[in-house]
Amino acid sequence: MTRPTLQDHLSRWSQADDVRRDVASTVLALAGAGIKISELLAAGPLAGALAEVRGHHADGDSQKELDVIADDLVREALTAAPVALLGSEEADEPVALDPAGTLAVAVDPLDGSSNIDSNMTVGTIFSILPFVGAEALLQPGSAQLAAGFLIYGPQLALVLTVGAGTQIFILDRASGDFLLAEERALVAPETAEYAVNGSNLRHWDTAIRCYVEDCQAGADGPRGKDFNTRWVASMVADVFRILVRGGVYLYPGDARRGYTQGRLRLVYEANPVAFLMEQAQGAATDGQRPILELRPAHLHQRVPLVFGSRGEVERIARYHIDATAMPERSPLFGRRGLLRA
Ligand SMILES: O=P(O)(O)OC[C@H]1O[C@](O)(COP(=O)(O)O)[C@@H](O)[C@@H]1O
Ligand SMILES: [Mg+2]
Ligand SMILES: [Mg+2]
Repeated sequence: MTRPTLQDHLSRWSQADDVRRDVASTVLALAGAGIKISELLAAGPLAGALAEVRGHHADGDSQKELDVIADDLVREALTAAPVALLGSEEADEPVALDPAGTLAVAVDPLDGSSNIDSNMTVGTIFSILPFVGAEALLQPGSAQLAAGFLIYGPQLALVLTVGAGTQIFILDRASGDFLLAEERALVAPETAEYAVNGSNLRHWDTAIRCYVEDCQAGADGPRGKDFNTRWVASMVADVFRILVRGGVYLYPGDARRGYTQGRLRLVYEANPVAFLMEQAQGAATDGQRPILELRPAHLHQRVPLVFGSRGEVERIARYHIDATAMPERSPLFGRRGLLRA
């Protein structure tokens, strides 16, 4: 079976449409940067001290050597694309590129960079928006023209949406082409698998704590079924798994200093993932509101994030309305609480 290349797929989609052609060439530029980043990751320490901390962002997150290199590679690739404005996790302010460009791009050049030295999967996330002036990166996610990520795992894959479903391409190292592996990725509507950093339990609000406790109670608890936990600490890897076999990912706000709005960034993490999820029939919210409807106030804004299997994302929204009033829980402390008392 011959599989279409990324280039063929995009050129068919973009025929006779200038905006689409610009989106297509931008995606191809990002894919090219991804190949270079994956080569560095594959060499690991042989390519230098990639995991060494180089500095810190304004809000305290550390910046590793490979975060900076990946950012440079993405920016370099996009200088040859019709991109007027680039916003990156690694730069405080957006940078202007081609003044004649029609697009604005937001990137997380390296997602999951705490994992670099553990030889685990990381990725590059991107969001492509129309360039509508200096505030172009602050449009709500519903304005995205395309979004996706490159994931550097055993396979180098590109997960992409241009608003016509979610596709997965895999790099064929023999030809150097990304080949279509999955034309229409679909997130299973229901699941018994959740991803959350459980070490933060004591900092969560009631809704999230009740939700996770109910999952952990398994077949003996209010959910009446056993759940499985997965947490890679690289969101791209959790997204990929959820696309393949369903699940739900949560990074809620919590009571730690600097975490009231969670950890993830709206413009270059939550928005692209939400677009991919919605296009795969999953869902993404800030706990209650659809991510794609939120209007960012600034480039590095954080947002509580819940995404994955639609039924489970909707259930978590109901826990936010009143966790103790979930049908399966009794009014005060929940059925399990009363039974234990
Ligand atoms: O360190 P924690 O709390 O487990 O958080 C991990 C989460 O933070 C992130 O690493 C944030 O992304 P960056 O690595 O780009 O900062 C996600 O990929 C991941 O899901
Ligand atoms: Mg990230
Ligand atoms: Mg990052």
